[in-house]
Amino acid sequence: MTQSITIARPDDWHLHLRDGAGLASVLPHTAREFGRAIVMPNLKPPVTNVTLAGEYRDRIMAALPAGMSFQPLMTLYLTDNTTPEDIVAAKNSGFVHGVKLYPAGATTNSDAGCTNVNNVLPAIEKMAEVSLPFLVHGEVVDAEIDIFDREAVFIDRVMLPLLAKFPNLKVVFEHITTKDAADFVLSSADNVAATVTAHHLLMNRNAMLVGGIRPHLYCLPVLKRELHRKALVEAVTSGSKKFFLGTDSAPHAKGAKETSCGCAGMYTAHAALPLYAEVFDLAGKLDQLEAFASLNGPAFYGLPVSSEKVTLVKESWVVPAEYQFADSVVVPLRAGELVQWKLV
Ligand SMILES: NC(=O)N[C@@H](CC(=O)O)C(=O)O
Ligand SMILES: [Zn+2]
Ligand SMILES: [Zn+2]
Repeated sequence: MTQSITIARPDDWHLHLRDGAGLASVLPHTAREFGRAIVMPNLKPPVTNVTLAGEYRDRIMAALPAGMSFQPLMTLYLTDNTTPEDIVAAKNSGFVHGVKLYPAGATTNSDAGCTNVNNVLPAIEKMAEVSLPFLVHGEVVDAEIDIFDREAVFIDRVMLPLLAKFPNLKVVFEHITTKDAADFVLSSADNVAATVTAHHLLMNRNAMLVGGIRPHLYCLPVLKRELHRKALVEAVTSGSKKFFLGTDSAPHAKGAKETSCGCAGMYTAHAALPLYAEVFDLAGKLDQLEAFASLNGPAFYGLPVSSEKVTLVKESWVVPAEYQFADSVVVPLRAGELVQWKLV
């Protein structure tokens, strides 16, 4: 008999939907699986205030195909100029659910990001006061720090001092990739949580670099050693409520990846839940998938768990070589290869 699992409809707590025709291309993949998603604000120009967030939300809803249900949870992009008033307006909007830190220069479309969190302490203090989660791309950008160490160094240089200043600040350490970050989150108070991608649970850096360089497996934070991947799998399957699903699905046109200086980001929305099911299945912990995918995130964000259900079956399928992405194509994770689970 085919193995299957039914869980409450999950949410994606870290997603890049882009804008315009690209948004229309990728949104159905997410809305098919997830009831809600935290939509990242790193557009060009970035979503820096509640007016822009409201307009972006309207464009997302307009791009949603008839008959699909999906709720975008909007975020603000923190800059050196974000004010406490911006934070209050975001909280009062009811549709902004977090504020995102992109250390300037750390990742795709982070140029407008924060050059030093100490420049925006009044805004961060206000987030703690009104209980608006601070969503953090946790990597330092200093040229002298090795790219494989940037997340671990961020904990000491930014996370710890910030939490010492604001012990009640709700922090989501986004897309964690190291044992250091998993241990840090586990040892922190309940107001500190983390998202984990499917790709960092499934692959280590060999996947990207052995036998040829694979630009579609390049993302930030970059894939790490096997010991880190194992620590992440242990963390998400441990029963801790501090870890929840965040795909970081980040589409880029094929040509922007297959070039001499390729963009960071993997596209995983086409098979997100099945990829996570593979991880939990391989670990012998399918019984923990629902907490990670559908329960822990809503609990942290103070939102209700979905009353809908989704079912996955263990039935392999071949991922297409590419999907339409605006006037180009995006190469999805596992292009031309098998995924072991399937959404019914
Ligand atoms: N993860 C990535 O490699 N890229 C993301 C940005 C981000 O989440 O850092 C993107 O927007 O392309
Ligand atoms: Zn990031
Ligand atoms: Zn991201």
